[in-house]
Amino acid sequence: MKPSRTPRKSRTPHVDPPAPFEFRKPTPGEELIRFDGLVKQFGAKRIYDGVDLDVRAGETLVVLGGSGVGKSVLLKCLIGLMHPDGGRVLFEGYDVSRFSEEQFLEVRKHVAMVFQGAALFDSLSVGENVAYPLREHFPKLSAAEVRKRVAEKLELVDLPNTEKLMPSDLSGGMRKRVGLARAIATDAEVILWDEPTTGLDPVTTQTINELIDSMKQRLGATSIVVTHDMVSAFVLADRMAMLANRRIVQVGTPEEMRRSTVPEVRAFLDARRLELNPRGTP
Ligand SMILES: Nc1ncnc2c1ncn2[C@@H]1O[C@H](COP(=O)(O)OP(=O)(O)OP(=O)(O)O)[C@@H](O)[C@H]1O
Repeated sequence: MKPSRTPRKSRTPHVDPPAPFEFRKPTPGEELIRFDGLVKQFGAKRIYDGVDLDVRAGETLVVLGGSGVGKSVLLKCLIGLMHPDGGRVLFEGYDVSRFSEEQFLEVRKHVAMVFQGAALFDSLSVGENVAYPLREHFPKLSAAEVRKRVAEKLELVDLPNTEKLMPSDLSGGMRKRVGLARAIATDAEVILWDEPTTGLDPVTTQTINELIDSMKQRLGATSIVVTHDMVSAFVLADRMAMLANRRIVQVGTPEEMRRSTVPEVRAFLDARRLELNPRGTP
């Protein structure tokens, strides 16, 4: 089935007329992505019961929530690694929940995902790993251009001149950074970060946070970040969304979330207060 395109900002997209997916650079602040009444179930276990959330172009949106509430599944529904059982996922007005695998290939040129584990190909060198999405999505790029872009991205994640190393030569933190370099290789407009700093030391965490922020500042990228790391969450977020009890219970700025009286948000943040304010100062 062909996708339908609807005007941006429309809350009620129509099904006709069908149109091929065509990415148009959005204006910062404009609605770019909308999860609309999303329903998702695994067997008898329902994880979403009408999840509504919008993401604006150029913002960093952090998704909070306890373990297993469905934060990662949300990201996967956007790039077609999973499919909702109900509701819609709108990307630039296109209902991608109706897309075929072939149509998702086009979406993935513009939406990159940094997976929780580094998910590197162990049989490929670092350079080949980072080059992989470039070759996949831009087969016409010359070998010299690919080499240049790979070197540029490895430099960005503080791993210059590591092209020839194999993943087995790398520490966990280095593998993660190669995964990041690979995800940003195509200069995708939207980056999905699934636990980008989990398990990393404080210095590497800061490097990754700076990288996420530089994607926004330098490239105008839109980021959705799923994290348990509350310090990073409050540093990075323009807005935060809390997923609990199968729905989004609040969306707001970090300040609004800090002052939230929504019980699920309060309970979640209070449980992490020590992490946010380890010395207990007011
Ligand atoms: N392929 C799958 N098959 C069955 N159940 C799944 C599958 N993927 C996810 N789930 C279930 O869906 C729920 C949400 O998973 P998800 O990975 O999105 O959680 P999360 O909020 O990202 O959790 P965490 O913070 O622990 O990573 C979990 O209960 C998980 O067990």
